[in-house]
Amino acid sequence: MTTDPDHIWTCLQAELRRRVPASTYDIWLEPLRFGGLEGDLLVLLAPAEVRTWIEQRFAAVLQAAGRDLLPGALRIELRPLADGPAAAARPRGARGDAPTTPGAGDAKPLFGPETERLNPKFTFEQFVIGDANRFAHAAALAVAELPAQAYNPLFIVGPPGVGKTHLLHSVGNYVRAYGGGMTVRYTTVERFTNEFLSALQNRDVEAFKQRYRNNDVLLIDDVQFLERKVKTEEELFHTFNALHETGSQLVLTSDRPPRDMDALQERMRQRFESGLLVDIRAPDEATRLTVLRKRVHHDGIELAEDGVLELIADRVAENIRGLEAALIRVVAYASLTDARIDRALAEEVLAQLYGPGAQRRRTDPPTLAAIQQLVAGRFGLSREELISANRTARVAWPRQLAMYLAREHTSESLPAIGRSFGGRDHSTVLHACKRAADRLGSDPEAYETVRALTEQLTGPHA
Ligand SMILES: Nc1ncnc2c1ncn2[C@@H]1O[C@H](COP(=O)(O)OP(=O)(O)OP(=O)(O)O)[C@@H](O)[C@H]1O
Repeated sequence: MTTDPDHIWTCLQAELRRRVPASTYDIWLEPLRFGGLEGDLLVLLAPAEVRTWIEQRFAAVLQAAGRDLLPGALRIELRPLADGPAAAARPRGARGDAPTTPGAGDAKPLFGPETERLNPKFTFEQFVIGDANRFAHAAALAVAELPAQAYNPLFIVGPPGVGKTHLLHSVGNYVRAYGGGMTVRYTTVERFTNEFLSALQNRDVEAFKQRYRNNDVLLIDDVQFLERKVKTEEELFHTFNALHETGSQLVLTSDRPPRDMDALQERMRQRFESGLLVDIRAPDEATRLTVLRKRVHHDGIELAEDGVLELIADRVAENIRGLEAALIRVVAYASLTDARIDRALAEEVLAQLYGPGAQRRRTDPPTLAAIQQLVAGRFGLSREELISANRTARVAWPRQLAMYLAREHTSESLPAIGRSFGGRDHSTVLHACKRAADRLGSDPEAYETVRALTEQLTGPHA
């Protein structure tokens, strides 16, 4: 049994992902952090404000997943995360950012040879088509209808949470339903790696090869994690060739095109590029709204007709996973507080979730008031104090910083900025901006503060 805590935690995360819907995982379980292993007790840290909620809803699934990994041995306890929710924040969609590699000394690998299942909810019917994904959808459907005859391999590229996995599963589900007995296997590079290493340890490589090479359609998710996994890449290369020779279809997804995967061997890159590469971009507003409407209809959610969905679609623009997560949170909040789902409630939840302006579309510049509010809050001041005549360092530095951010992130003129800062003139603003810029060049802490504030103002960078 492995005793490497990191390994246990990574495996538990993978197991949890398997057991709950992706959106549930992202919202409730992803913020969990590893808190240590105390004998057979695995301590997980949960943001304080949702710890009880997670305990009530997910204790059983956590324990069951733990028991599956280490039968009879692992107990799990949730403790509050000391630093609050901010510490648990992560770039959205960083799914699989810690690919598992069983430690060489493990006597027993945690993963068996079971391949990940297809999610029955990820079908072409459920996929909302828009300008950002139309081509990818058409290519995936063509491949599903005539495997190995349209585009082979089909390589789907896009940022996190925009529907790559959904399309990949759609191909699989379609072939299983209408493919006249054609065989499909779905895996992620993470799991392919785990299974391969496990096969090596158990001297079971032949069975592993059979499993992957005897398929009409092989679907591989998250190919970006192949980089620097030399043995896995070698094995995948041979799998690829074997499948190609026998006329099987390959569909792959990645968050970047092969040409940007620097650590990939040239021969692998060429294989990936030998078919069709299609990309999915961030969804446009109409698509976002349709996704929300479809979800609301599907789940029978009742809400006010006051533009609440339009508001969510407007605010959460990065990807569809974030959009669904926002909707689920609004719904969860409404049911917890017994409130009606309307625009005002959504405003409140989104502000709590992401902070003022955090999910604002990047094309909308923040307002001067939003910048003042954000900076004041960051330094424990009120907005009135920030724009007051107070010249002490406690207030003067945040004020300079706020003016600097106002200049950087809005198109307001210097006099307009000065006016909004308690009626100061344009030369004061100019002077403040220069002081702030100078300090950023020499003070790493100040630089970090500006970086974090900027991210909040312009949205997280995917
Ligand atoms: N066009 C779409 N129509 C309906 N639902 C969508 C669409 N695109 C994405 N989704 C939904 O958004 C969620 C995230 O999508 P998915 O997991 O496929 O993203 P991804 O691009 O594979 O992300 P990652 O790179 O993080 O794996 C899923 O619940 C999926 O069903």
